Amino acid sequence: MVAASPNPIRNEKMLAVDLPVIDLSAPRSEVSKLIVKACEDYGFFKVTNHGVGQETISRMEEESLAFFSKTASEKHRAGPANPFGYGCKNIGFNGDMGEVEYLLFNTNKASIAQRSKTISEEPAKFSSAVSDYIEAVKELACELLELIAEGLWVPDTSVFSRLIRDVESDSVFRLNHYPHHHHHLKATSSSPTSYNSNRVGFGEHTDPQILTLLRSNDVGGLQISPQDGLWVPVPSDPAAFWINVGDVLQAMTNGRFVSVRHRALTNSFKSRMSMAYFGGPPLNACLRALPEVVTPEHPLLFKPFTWAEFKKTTHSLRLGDTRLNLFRISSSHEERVSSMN
Ligand SMILES: C=C1C[C@]23C[C@@]1(O)CC[C@H]2[C@@]12CC[C@H](O)[C@@](C)(C(=O)O1)[C@H]2[C@@H]3C(=O)O
Ligand SMILES: O=C(O)CCC(=O)C(=O)O
Ligand SMILES: [Fe+2]
Repeated sequence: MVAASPNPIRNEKMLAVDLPVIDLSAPRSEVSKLIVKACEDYGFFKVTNHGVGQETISRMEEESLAFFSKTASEKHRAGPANPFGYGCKNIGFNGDMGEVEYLLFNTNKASIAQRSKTISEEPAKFSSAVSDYIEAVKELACELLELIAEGLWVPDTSVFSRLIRDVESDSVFRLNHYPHHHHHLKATSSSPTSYNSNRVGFGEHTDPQILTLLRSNDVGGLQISPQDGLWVPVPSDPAAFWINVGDVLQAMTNGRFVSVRHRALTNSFKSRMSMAYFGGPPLNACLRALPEVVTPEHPLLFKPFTWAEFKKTTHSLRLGDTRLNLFRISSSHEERVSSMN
C-alpha cells in the first residue's frame, strides 16, 4: 500500500492497493482458499490462466469495436436499452447518467440472435461471437463458484453454480464503451481542469447478481471502493478477468462475502471498452443464506427473497443505492431511509 492522495473527483481519497491476483492453474485447494479470502477482504479479485480462449475474446472485442465505431443514428437502431439493446448515457430506469454507451443482452441464444439483427450487417457473425463468449465465461463463472463452495466447506459444491447453469438463469451480458473526451482544446481560465480530467463513465454501484466476470481493453478506469470515500484504481489487464461478488452472493454467504462497490471513469485520451457477464439466478429461485454460514455468532442477516423480488427492488432504486439493506432482518427505519438516498 502507498500513501493516500487526493482524487480529482470531489476530493475523495485514492489508494494504490495490491489487489488479489489468483492463478487458476495453482493447486485446487490453494486456489479455493485464496478466492474465499479475496471475496471476504474485497469482494473482488483478478484471475489469470482462466482458460477462456484468446480467439473467443478477440472476436468479441472486434465485434464490439465495430459496433461502437458506427454513427450515432446507426447505433440507436439497436435501442432502447430497456430491457435489452443499445443505450447511451442513460443507465437504468431512474435518471442515472454516465459518459458511457452500451449494449445489454439477455444471455439466451435465441434472444441474442434476434437482437443481432439490429446491431450488425452480419448478424450471424455477431451473434456467434456473443454466444461463444458467453458460453466460455459462464463455464469460468461456474468453475469459480464451485471453488468458492469448496473453500467454504459447503458439501453441495454446485449450490451456486447450478443457479447460473439453469436454463432459466436470468444472466445478463453487457458491452460498455467509454469514449475519450480530449477535444484538442486548450484549457481556459474559466475551465482549467476540463482539459485533462477524468469523468464518471459508470457511477458507483454494486452488481445485483451472484458473480460478475469483467474484462476490458488496455485502458484503465475501473475503481473499487473497499470503504466509504476511499477509491482503489484497478490496473487494466486485457488478458485477465476481474471478478466481482454480487449482492446475491453476499446474501447467500450471510454477509461473509461483500458485494464490491465499483465505478468506471473515462480516460481523457483513450477510449475504454469493457465486457461484463453478470451470472444471475432464475427469476423464481429462492435465495437465502446457506446453513453452513448461519451460526449463533453469525445469525441470519437477510430475509430470504426470490430473484424476481430482488430485481424488482433493484429497478425501483438508483444505481448507487444499497439494495440489500431493504432485506436486512434488523433493518431499522433509519437504515431503510438512508438506503434510498
Ligand atoms: C440503475 C440501474 C441500472 C442497473 C439496474 C439498476 O436499477 C441498478 C443496478 C444496475 C445494474 C448494475 C450491473 C449491471 O450493469 C446491470 C445490467 C444490472 O443488472 O444491474 C445494471 C442495470 C442496468 O443498467 O439496467
Ligand atoms: O466498465 C467497467 O469496468 C465497469 C462496468 C460495470 O460496472 C457494469 O457494467 O456493471
Ligand atoms: Fe458493475
